Amino acid sequence: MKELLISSLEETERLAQTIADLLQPGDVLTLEGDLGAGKTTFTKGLAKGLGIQRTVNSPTFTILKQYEDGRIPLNHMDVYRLADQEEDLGWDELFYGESVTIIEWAHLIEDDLPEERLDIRIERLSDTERKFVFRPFGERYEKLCKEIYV
Ligand SMILES: Nc1ncnc2c1ncn2[C@@H]1O[C@H](COP(=O)(O)OP(=O)(O)OP(=O)(O)O)[C@@H](O)[C@H]1O
Repeated sequence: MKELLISSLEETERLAQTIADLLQPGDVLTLEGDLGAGKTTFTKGLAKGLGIQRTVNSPTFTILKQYEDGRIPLNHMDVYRLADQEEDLGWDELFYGESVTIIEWAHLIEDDLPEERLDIRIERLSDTERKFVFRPFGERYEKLCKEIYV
């Protein structure tokens, strides 16, 4: 596990861009945090770091948004409503593609997540301060985690 203290919005954006530089096709990140913690802000920074020009919004009403105009395509998932679905929608195949996948509310589908992934939790400490907690699963993500800095 790794923790980073962030003191401004700009620092969150910079952190996200640093992580984007480390990503490879097929990588999976999960993102947890209360309302207003900065999940969307972080994802926008990640997208920018991947070279995505399109505007990234929260996918709450669509479950999945795909952005294909960057260095690596990005799947942005919000599984909040997917957790209620009984049938298998085949969405887990996405993880093995050529994209980076970032999943919000991932704990709701914990059993279906890939074993190897990086879990990221954002905690709001004050108006501008955040704590980022990184939990890597698997060798690839342990290595990646060590290279993350602000
Ligand atoms: N260090 C920081 N990191 C991230 N956001 C920050 C920071 N400091 C201030 N903010 C502000 O906090 C808010 C975070 O909102 P954001 O929409 O990214 O959160 P969220 O976790 O996606 O919330 P929701 O679940 O409601 O979509 C923004 O208004 C942003 O400007």
